[in-house]
Amino acid sequence: MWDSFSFSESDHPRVLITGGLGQLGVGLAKLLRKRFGRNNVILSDIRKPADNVFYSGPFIYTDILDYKNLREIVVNNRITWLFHYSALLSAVGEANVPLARAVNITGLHNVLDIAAEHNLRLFVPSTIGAFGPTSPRDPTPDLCIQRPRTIYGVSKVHAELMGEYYHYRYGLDFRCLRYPGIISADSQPGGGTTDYAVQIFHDAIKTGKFQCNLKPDTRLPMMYIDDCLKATLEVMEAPSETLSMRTYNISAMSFTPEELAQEVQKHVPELQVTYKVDDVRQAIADSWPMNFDDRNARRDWGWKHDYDLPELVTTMFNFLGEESRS
Ligand SMILES: NC(=O)C1=CN([C@@H]2O[C@H](COP(=O)(O)OP(=O)(O)OC[C@H]3O[C@@H](n4cnc5c(N)ncnc54)[C@H](O)[C@@H]3O)[C@@H](O)[C@H]2O)C=CC1
Ligand SMILES: CC(=O)[C@H](N)C(=O)O
Repeated sequence: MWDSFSFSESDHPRVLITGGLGQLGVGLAKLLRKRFGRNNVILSDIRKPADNVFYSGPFIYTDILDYKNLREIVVNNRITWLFHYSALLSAVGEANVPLARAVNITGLHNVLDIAAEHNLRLFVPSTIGAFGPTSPRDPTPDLCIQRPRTIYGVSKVHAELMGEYYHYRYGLDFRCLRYPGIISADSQPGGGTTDYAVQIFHDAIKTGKFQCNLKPDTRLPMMYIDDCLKATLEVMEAPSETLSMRTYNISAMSFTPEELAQEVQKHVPELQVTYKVDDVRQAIADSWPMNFDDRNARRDWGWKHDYDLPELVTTMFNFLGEESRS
């Protein structure tokens, strides 16, 4: 099918993205296709893609819980790099623990075994949610106590440890970044604790009213999607010998709902913000890092963010404003 790539494209990695139809996967595919060629990057998920996604490059059905199906896709498409994005996020994970355990833990086992068997370079994202109430929260370093209290966090600590174990035991080229809450304009978050920081922009434009499900002073690390995807590509391209670790924190900014609302009100002064706390999300947020220490990423492979809070808010309104005018 999409094996008819051009000669120059054959020098590039052959990429598979699992769980690619969520908040982050489509943007990642776009970035990787620009770099490695359209046909060298296969987006996959268990959901049906929108027309614009389907026609923008190769898409294939892949259920990470189906080991044989996943292995067949890796073999038939001669995959060399795998970005494993499938997951249930923190809030939806608490609402369906058995499914989160299956997707986030059993699914990861399938991915690890196939990656090790076929000598893939494997990226698995972790999260600020891999820390818990007994971790130092301000700031949170790469190496410290990790006792998360969500199935999401537990599964991500498991992924970090299993990936590192496969690296040291079997030589798997495993790379992992702990993402903050990611903010994007053209894709919706999939059921996390940081989702409010995306919703506020849509509500500010549509209704001028926003009801926040976290307390006004809840401080969490956040990042604009372009920085997140840039870091992901950079760590995958970094020479192996520059990586003193296999799991890194990355950071860009940290803010509270109140601080975000104030910045948003510079663009939409009439925005009214009210607070109706969701107890599950609040308890999760209260156990997560407030500030993230990413000095090791900056030192080892030159990580540097481009977007701070004012830049993020301006970029979001530029994008959403253009969209609502078109
Ligand atoms: N968006 C964020 O703020 C952050 C995301 N991350 C991580 O980045 C990765 C991508 O996140 P998002 O795109 O936001 O997630 P998302 O929840 O928006 O998308 C996850 C995708 O996984 C797919 N999926 C579920 N079960 C599957 C299965 N059995 N087989 C294949 N695919 C399946 C879903 O259909 C969905 O499209 C996740 O691993 C997440 O933990 C980490 C920290 C922050
Ligand atoms: C920070 C994350 O991992 C995610 N956005 C969530 O809130 O669950």
